[in-house]
Formats: sequence, C-alpha cells, structure tokens
Amino acid sequence: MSSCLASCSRSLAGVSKGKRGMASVVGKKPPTAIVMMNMGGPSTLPEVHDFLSRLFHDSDLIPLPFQKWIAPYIARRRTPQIEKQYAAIGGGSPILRWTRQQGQAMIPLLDELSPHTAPHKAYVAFRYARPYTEDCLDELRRDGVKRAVAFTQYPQYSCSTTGSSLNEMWRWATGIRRRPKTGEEEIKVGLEGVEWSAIDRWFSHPGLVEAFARNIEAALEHYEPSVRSSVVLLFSAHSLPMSVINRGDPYVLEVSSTVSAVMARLGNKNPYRLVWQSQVGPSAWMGPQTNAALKGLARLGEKRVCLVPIAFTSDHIETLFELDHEYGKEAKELGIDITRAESLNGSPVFARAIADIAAAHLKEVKETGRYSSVQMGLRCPGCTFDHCAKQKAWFANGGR
Ligand SMILES: C=CC1=C(C)c2cc3[nH]c(cc4nc(cc5[nH]c(cc1n2)c(C)c5CCC(=O)O)C(CCC(=O)O)=C4C)c(C)c3C=C
Ligand code: FES
Ligand SMILES: [Fe+2]
Repeated sequence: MSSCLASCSRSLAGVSKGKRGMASVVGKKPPTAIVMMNMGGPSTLPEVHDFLSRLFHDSDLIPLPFQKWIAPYIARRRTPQIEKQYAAIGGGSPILRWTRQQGQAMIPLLDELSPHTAPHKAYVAFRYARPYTEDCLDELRRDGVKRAVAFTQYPQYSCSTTGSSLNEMWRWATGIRRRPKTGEEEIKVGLEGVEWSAIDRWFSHPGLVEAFARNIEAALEHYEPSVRSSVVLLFSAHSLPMSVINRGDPYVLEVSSTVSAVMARLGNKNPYRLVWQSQVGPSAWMGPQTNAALKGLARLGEKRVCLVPIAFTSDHIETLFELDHEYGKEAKELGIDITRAESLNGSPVFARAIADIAAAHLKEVKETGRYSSVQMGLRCPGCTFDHCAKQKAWFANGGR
C-alpha cells in the first residue's frame, strides 16, 4: 500500500488524459489484460431470471442444501419481485455500462503510469450476468493475451463476493469448469500460457477515499452552510450473514476501514454511523439495518441524513431502488431531510484511483515476484472449502 500512496498522490496531482484508449491495443504486442471482476446485474428484464439462477447456484455466496435442485426453484419464485425492482430503476442494472466506462477511463491513464506493461486493455468478467467469466476468457484467448490481472471491483474483500469471483476465474482458466460439448464442435478448455496475478482489495486506497469524500461533499451542498455539520452521514453497505462473519470473513473490518479513512479525509466534521442493507432470508445478518437506523435516528430527533453507499463502485438496484426509492421515501415521511451521495460511477477521481492501483500492482509484481497479496494467502479461520486453498495457491503461483 505504501507504494500506492506515493504513486496515487502523484496521479491525483495530475496525470494528464492519455491519447491512447482501447483502440491502442491492435498492435503486434498482445495487451496486458486488466480483468474487471464483479457480480454483474441483469441489463434487461428478460435477463433477471438467469442472473438470479446463477446467483442462487453459487455456493460461495449462498450455500444451500441440495443446491442444484433448490437454486432453480428459488430463482423462479423470486424473479417476478426482482423484475419489478429492475423495472422501477429503468428496466435493468447499469453496472455493465458503468464498468465499461470506468475501464475505458482507466486504460489511457494506466498506459501512461505503466508504459513498460502497455498496451493495457480492460475486460469485464461478471459472476452472475453477461459477460460471464468464460466469455471474458474467450476474449483473452482471441486477443492472444499472455499477462492478465484479475482486478476485483469490490473495494472490500469478502469470500462471498471477490472470493467467489476468484474461484470462478480459477475454475474456468484451469479447465476445471468447461462448457458442455454440443455436437462435433471443438471446445476450448482453460487458458494456457497466461501469467496471472490478482488485486484482491483496495479498501483504503487514497484515490478511492478521495472519490468518496468528493461525492459526499457534493451531496452536503444540498444543506445550508449553517446546518451542514449537523447532517448525519449514514454509510450503508450490503450486509453479510453472521455465519460468514463468524467464519472470519474480513469484509466488515475492511468496510469499517474505508469509512474511517473517508471520515478522516472529511476532517471528522459530521456525526456518522455505518449501517447494513439488503439482507435476504431469515438467518441473522450484520446490523443495524439501514432502514431501522433511519427510523431510530428520526425517533431521536435527527433531521438531516446523507446516505453514502460505501461498498460498491457504481449504481445498482440497492442504491437506485432500495436507498432512493424505498428508504428515501420512508425517511421523508419520518420528517428527515435526506440526500444520497452519488455512487462512484463516472467519477474521474475514481478512474484515476483504479489506474493507480493497477499500475502499482504491476510494478510490485515485477519487483517482488509476488502475484497476490499477503492477506489473500490467509484463509478464513473457519473455512472448510478445499477450493479456496487451491485457488489461492494457483494465483500465488502466477496462474500455474
Ligand atoms: C459488496 C457487496 C455485496 C455483498 C457483500 C453481497 C453479499 C451477499 N448477497 C447475497 C444475496 C443476494 N444479493 C443480491 C443482489 C446484490 N448483491 C449485491 C452486492 C453484494 N452482495 C448487489 C450489488 C446486488 C444487486 C445487483 C444489481 O443491482 O446490479 C441478490 C439478488 C437480489 C435479491 O434476490 O434480493 C441476492 C439474493 C448474499 C447471500 C450475500 C452474502 C453471503
Ligand atoms: S471461506 Fe474464506 S477462505 Fe474459504
Ligand atoms: Fe448481495
């Protein structure tokens, strides 16, 4: 992280916009692939069912008894309700559009920050929506890629999110997972001869912190200067089941660290809390829940609240539907003057941050020969999955 700090402040200080974009990769040298990994979301309503089906089949996210049989049933039952939510936010998730835009903004900056690994090209690998991990690997194969970075787009690490995406990448790249053979068609298996490394977390990167802070400052402009410092900043992150936290998952710690760093950058001028949203099912999840916290704050006489989504880098159903639509309405009914900080979306400060993170990582791999972070090597104390160990060993060995 220390090298990040130095190079980030340099890049924040003003890397000028590069002239090369994605088009610059058509030369002879294959691009260094920057694979932006995330969960994805259905871009259109007809994709909702397949999105949920993949999600409920993922035992790293939701381990279910008889998963193969139960998952299709839950996905089918949940589809109409979730379709309505996506319909209410314009007919689909904007995550693919934002991820592509962020990748496009990152590449010229990265070409400039790390010329010896240029040209770079951004790829997208989603866990539950197109383009899937396997689609992304097809693209890498077509481009003749020899060096690839698996770059999680979740700033804070959880085995249910980043861990799941890394597991999926390892399965497809090694050929453990393969497409079913249809007819005489030749099936490509795995991805030979690629040197892989992983960026698994970046929860306290100064560029990320700066991007969040600027969006919060912009949201606070909504309030009169005389009352601005009384606004409660309510940082909201997707919750986790207590069973995952008790297994030793680092997500809660890392989200908390992001919040502390953002508050320090803001000069600790406002009161704040970290709360948790979007729990599903009847089991115990991390709390307090965002909507209960809003009700509690109203009961205690708080009149102004700024909601800050802190664990995702673009808009999605939980900001646009849950925060804006549901909780925003509820809060107004409770008499709270509520605003929401914009998600990182098209923030140029954010684009510079991810370029800096990628550049610092490429440099570190070259200098140390370490392909993944020290922290990524440690399994959760309660982990019982063999595949976590195999995936970590595979990345630590450069994808060999
Ligand atoms: C950092 C973000 C997220 C964590 C951690 C996370 C954990 C987690 N999620 C579920 C179950 C579901 N999540 C669903 C949707 C969903 N989840 C996140 C983010 C995190 N999830 C996002 C951004 C989305 C929406 C995608 C979009 O809008 O584009 C869903 C599907 C919706 C629904 O049916 O309610 C489920 C289910 C678990 C069990 C879990 C931790 C173990
Ligand atoms: S569940 Fe965390 S390392 Fe396996
Ligand atoms: Fe989720």
